[in-house]
Amino acid sequence: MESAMEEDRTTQETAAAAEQERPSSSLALRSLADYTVGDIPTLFYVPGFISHSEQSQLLHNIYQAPAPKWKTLKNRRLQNWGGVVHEKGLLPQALPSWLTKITNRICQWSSLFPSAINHVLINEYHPNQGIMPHQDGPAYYPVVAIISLASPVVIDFTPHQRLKGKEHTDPQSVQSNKSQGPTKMESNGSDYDPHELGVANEPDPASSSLLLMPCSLLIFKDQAYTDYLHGIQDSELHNLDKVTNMSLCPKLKHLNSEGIQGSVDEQSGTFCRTATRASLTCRLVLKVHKKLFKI
Ligand SMILES: O=C(O)CCC(=O)C(=O)O
Ligand SMILES: [Fe+2]
Repeated sequence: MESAMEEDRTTQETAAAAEQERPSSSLALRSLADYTVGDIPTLFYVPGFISHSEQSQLLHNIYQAPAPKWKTLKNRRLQNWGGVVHEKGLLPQALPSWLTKITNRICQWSSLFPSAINHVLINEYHPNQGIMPHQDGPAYYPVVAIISLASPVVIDFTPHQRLKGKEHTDPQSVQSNKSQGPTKMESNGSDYDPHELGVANEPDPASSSLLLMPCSLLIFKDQAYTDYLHGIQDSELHNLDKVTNMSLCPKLKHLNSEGIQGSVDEQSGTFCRTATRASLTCRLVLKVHKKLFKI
C-alpha cells in the first residue's frame, strides 16, 4: 500500500488537484477519452464533474423528497426517478429539472447517449452498506453514468465471463410483472456467493476498483457493462489496494480540510467510511411505453 501511496505523489497529482478545483464548464475542453482509468478500456472517471454547490443542491433535493419516495432495501435505500423500468421498457414519468440539469450535461459532454437520459436511480448507503456485485439490466442502453455525493466509496469491477448466458438483472430497478419481489441475485444480498456465480478461484487479472470521490462522475459502458459485475462492499472499511485511480483523488490525503468525512489508514491501505453516501445512477431506457396498459 505504501508504494501505491508513493506513486500517488506524482505530477499527475498536481494536475488532478487543479482538475478538482476547475469549474466543471471547462470539461468541454477535454474529451471522455482523457478520463479512462485502469485496465478496463470502457471505464471512465471524471473528478469534480459537478461543483460543491451543485452537490449541495442535489442533496437538498434528494432529502426534500417525500418519505414515500424512498424504497428501503436490506442494504441501502433508493429513490426511483423517470418512471418504472420493466423488462420490456419504461413506463415514463418526466425527470425533475434539478435532475435534468445534471443528466443533460452528462449527455452533452460525453456524447455517449443516443437520446436524453430518462431514468435516474438515487441510492443512499450508510457507511456499513453497499450493493452486491451485479450487472445492470437488459432494459438499459449499455452506458451507465454515476454521480457520487457526500462520501467516498470504493466500487469493484469483477469479470464474470462464466455468467454469460445466465440470467442476471439489475436487482433494484427492473421490476417484472411476474414478481415485484427481489431477484435471485438481490435475495443473496450481502451473502453473495462468488462460487455460485462461477467467479471464485479464477485468476482475476482484469478486476479493478475505483475510488469514487464526492462530485465525481463514473461512466462505464460496453465491455465494462457486459463483462463485469460492479458492486460496493457493505463494510465500513474499503480496501484501497486494487484502486486504480488513486492519483486522481488527491483530496483523499486532506479529507478533513476538504470537508469530506472518513479517514485513510495508510498502514493497512484502507479507507474508513464514516458518512452516508448518495449516488445518482443515470441511464437511458430506449424503449419507452406511451400507455400504461392496452385495453
Ligand atoms: O451507487 C453506486 O455507485 C452504484 C449504483 C448501481 O450500481 C446501480 O444503481 O445499479
Ligand atoms: Fe448497477
